[in-house]
Amino acid sequence: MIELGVNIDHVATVREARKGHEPDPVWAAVEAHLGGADGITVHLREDRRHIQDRDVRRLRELTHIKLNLEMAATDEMVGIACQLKPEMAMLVPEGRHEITTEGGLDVAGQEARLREVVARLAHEGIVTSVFIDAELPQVEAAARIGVRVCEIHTGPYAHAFYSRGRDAESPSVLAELDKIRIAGAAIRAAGMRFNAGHALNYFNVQPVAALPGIRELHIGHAIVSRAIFVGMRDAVAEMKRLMREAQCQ
Ligand SMILES: CC(=O)[C@@H](O)[C@H](O)COP(=O)(O)O
Ligand SMILES: NCC(=O)COP(=O)(O)O
Repeated sequence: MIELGVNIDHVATVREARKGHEPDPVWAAVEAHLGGADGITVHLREDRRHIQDRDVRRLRELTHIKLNLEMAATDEMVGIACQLKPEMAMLVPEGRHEITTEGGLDVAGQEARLREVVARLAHEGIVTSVFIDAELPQVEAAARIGVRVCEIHTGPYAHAFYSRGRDAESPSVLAELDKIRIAGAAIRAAGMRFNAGHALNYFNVQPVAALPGIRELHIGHAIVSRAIFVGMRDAVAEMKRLMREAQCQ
């Protein structure tokens, strides 16, 4: 059954608006867990624009749910991950001026460096994932550096979905979905786990959740946005319902 990793970065975005103490990401993680989340994702960015070091420490100490730490492949972040020991660490690209993650990690262009990072994390028992575009050379490079999980960047699919008036049947949306499907088949053929995420929401999630062999979706901004109106528990439960429904179709 497909799993849902809830990214709670933007709970911390609200808190950082006042540099205060609420809303508390730990509370959000517990509520997400009670709503049916299978894991929690946080992106500890180099610029600490939302999630803070104390957040990841408190999440590890105070919650009992699978933790996926998104991080740049820097010595600083590897050191934090090796101390924190999340169940999974996902290597993502970071740009200081980006509003959110803009593209996948260029694994093919930095294999030697990333192979070393993956080995250091694996030595600590941490499963490593890479956030990549739906491109076969990136999948092949991920397999070569020894990662166990690939998360396919669903941003282009989500963008096409909205630019074509939320029409899941439009040729450009179907073309993006097919790229994800093909990348997913290559990921599974290489013996890696096929995950996906970025800009998925209640309107565009089901075609991705229905893809053959998809294991986990990482969704954050849309769930936190819905939680403002209905609460985190119900926002997560609704997303899980949509994902399960898609897999049964
Ligand atoms: C990799 C990905 O798509 C997100 O998890 C990413 O962390 C979004 O970055 P922000 O949470 O800073 O928007
Ligand atoms: N890796 C994707 C993720 O964790 C959530 O991304 P988004 O749903 O906040 O765009």
